[in-house]
Amino acid sequence: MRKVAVIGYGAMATYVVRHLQGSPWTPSHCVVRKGREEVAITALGADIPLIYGADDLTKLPDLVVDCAGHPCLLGHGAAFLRRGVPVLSASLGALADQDTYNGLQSAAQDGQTQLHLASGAIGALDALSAAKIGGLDEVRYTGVKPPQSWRGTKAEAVVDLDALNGPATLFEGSARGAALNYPKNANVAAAVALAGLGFDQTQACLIADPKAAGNTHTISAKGSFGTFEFSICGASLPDTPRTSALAAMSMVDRIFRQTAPIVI
Ligand SMILES: NC(=O)C1=CN([C@@H]2O[C@H](COP(=O)(O)OP(=O)(O)OC[C@H]3O[C@@H](n4cnc5c(N)ncnc54)[C@H](OP(=O)(O)O)[C@@H]3O)[C@@H](O)[C@H]2O)C=CC1
Ligand SMILES: O=C([O-])CC(=O)C(=O)O
Repeated sequence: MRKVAVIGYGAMATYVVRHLQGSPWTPSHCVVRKGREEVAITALGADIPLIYGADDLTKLPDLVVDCAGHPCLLGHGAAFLRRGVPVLSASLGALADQDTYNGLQSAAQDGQTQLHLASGAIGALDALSAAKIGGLDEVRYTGVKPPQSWRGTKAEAVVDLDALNGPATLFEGSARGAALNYPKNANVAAAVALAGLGFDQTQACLIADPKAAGNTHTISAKGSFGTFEFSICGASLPDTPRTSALAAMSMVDRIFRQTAPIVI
């Protein structure tokens, strides 16, 4: 069995751990915050040993899966990378901060390993990344979520989420601005930027819409390859309206791809 350590014990981590059953991967440890041990045990069960960071381990896992917020990727993620353990993360927006980007890049180089970034709640990143080779002229990302997905974010200072009766633009600008201002809601903007034209050249628009049935993500791209538009309306994880189920599924898929004999 391959061992995978999980950082975090929220909606995505719970989904990932549940879906490892019957696979070649077994959860070896969960990285928790001090004082949150009971919460982690309630979420993931008592069988997964809890640790507070990479330094607690002498025998390292084969992979670390980061299902926590942005600060954890630079903190815990970089520590595992430096020790030579590959890390898979959904917190792509963390890389919008140039110091974080540089820190993770040098940690992976020091450990001679890789930081893998999950596609998360969006698709078509393969097409975008391939199109970059021939030259991209324009990439635009639009994210639409219902008002409850924007609670507890800067959106509350932009609009009255309870009073919306139509779509409201919360942010319009670069993907870097979107990812830095909305760390829990614009990882997809960061994914589009990283696959395509980069954080500063990728345009992003974030919208709250009371009529939105799920989380809709759209990419429009133009380049020497031609043009494409990709749009997905993702259902949320149960009890976590801001997180699309596909984001958690993409983490599990990426874990399984590490050991698959034929990989797409
Ligand atoms: N790429 C994509 O499409 C998407 C990416 N994401 C990313 O995935 C992350 C996880 O999403 P989700 O599961 O829905 O979020 P949750 O808020 O449900 O879970 C986050 C978890 O991380 C834990 N955590 C926070 N700080 C630490 C720490 N220092 N050490 C260990 N654990 C910590 C939290 O614990 P505690 O309760 O103690 O705070 C919580 O268990 C998001 O933060 C986001 O960055 C999410 C959705 C889509
Ligand atoms: O889950 C989603 O729909 C996307 C999301 O939160 C993000 O981009 O951070």
